Amino acid sequence: MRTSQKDFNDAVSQVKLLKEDPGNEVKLKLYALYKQATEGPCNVPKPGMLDFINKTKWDAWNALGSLSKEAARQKYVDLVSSLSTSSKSPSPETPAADRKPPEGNSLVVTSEDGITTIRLNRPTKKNALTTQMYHDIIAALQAASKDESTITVLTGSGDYYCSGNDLTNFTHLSAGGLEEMARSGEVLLRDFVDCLIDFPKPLVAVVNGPAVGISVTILGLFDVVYATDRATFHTPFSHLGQSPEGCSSYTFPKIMGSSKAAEMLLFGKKLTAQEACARGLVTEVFPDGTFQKEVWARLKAYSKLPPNALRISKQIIRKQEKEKLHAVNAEESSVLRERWLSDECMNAIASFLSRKAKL
Ligand SMILES: CCCCC/C=C/CC(=O)SCCNC(=O)CCNC(=O)[C@H](O)C(C)(C)COP(=O)(O)OP(=O)(O)OC[C@H]1O[C@@H](n2cnc3c(N)ncnc32)[C@H](O)[C@@H]1OP(=O)(O)O
Repeated sequence: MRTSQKDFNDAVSQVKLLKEDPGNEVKLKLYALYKQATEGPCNVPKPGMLDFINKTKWDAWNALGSLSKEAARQKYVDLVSSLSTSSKSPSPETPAADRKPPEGNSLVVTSEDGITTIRLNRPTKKNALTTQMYHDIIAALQAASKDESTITVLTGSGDYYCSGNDLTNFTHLSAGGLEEMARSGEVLLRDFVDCLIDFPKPLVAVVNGPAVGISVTILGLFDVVYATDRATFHTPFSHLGQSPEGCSSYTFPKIMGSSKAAEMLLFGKKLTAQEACARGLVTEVFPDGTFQKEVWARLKAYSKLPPNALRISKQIIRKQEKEKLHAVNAEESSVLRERWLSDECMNAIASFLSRKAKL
């Protein structure tokens, strides 16, 4: 049966009334079919590589090739009809376990029992680090270095510890364009890592789930790393056309030996918590069921130790390395700035974003 113009127009109106967001992939299909149905095959110029969202839309439309307007209309109507059916009988109430946890402040800082805790709090984004969060963590570390607490902890909310740099940071271009974004990224990265290098009190990572990218590399700058046995450690820099940061080009070979470090930093080998512990990146692994209880009990006991003794001991341990670490950080940040401007990096980020382009 042929699809009439009216069926098509009705389907277009129906999309606007859908009760549930059909997700980016479906919206991309709808967009492409709509364009094909109304304008025919894509013959407009391809948007620039940095115009991620429009490029994704263009790719989807262009992929329909020479599909006729009539066939595109039919496919559009069929797709909308399948969506309307699946959203017609929603369950009266979403079970609590399926509801997304509310997202408030992306960083939550608390101080209790001699411990200042900096908690990454974007669970629905796997605690990916936005530009603002780097600034906020710097501010939180600076405050913690001067507060009454003995120990400072970094941890995450939800099932992830942290999924690394938020890849959408790359889409927030200012008037200075990509060059300016890379320049300010270099400065922010260097300041962020410098702050960890100089942090004067015991710094503990409570790794409550998988860790990716920069959240892994900076672990070499922590004094102690406790991980749940659910955690994994992944540095997919080559896959992203990027290069190591967080002083990992220096700390990882030192911690685990050069070939094991290369396996992680060059080839992006993902480690289990046990493997990371065997390589010396993690101090101790705990069963997930008792992780929080055991770790916090341990930290509370440590926080009763004399704070000045801890500071002075940390200073002696870190002193030998500080200059070297700052130099490594400056070089890694500068190399990364170049990487961010490379086609390899841009393509990798465009590919991540194309799976989530908002229409
Ligand atoms: C000052 C600048 C300093 C820069 C320093 C540079 C650092 C380098 C790095 O950190 S490199 C590492 C970058 N991170 C990644 O490549 C991870 C990308 N994310 C993933 O691969 C996956 O999301 C996952 C494996 C972490 C989790 O997969 P899963 O299937 O379990 O969950 P979703 O993919 O559905 O994720 C849920 C939503 O969270 C969004 N998200 C997750 N990670 C990131 C991220 N790093 N950046 C941006 N967004 C992220 C994901 O897109 C989902 O969002 P949606 O619900 O809106 O679709």
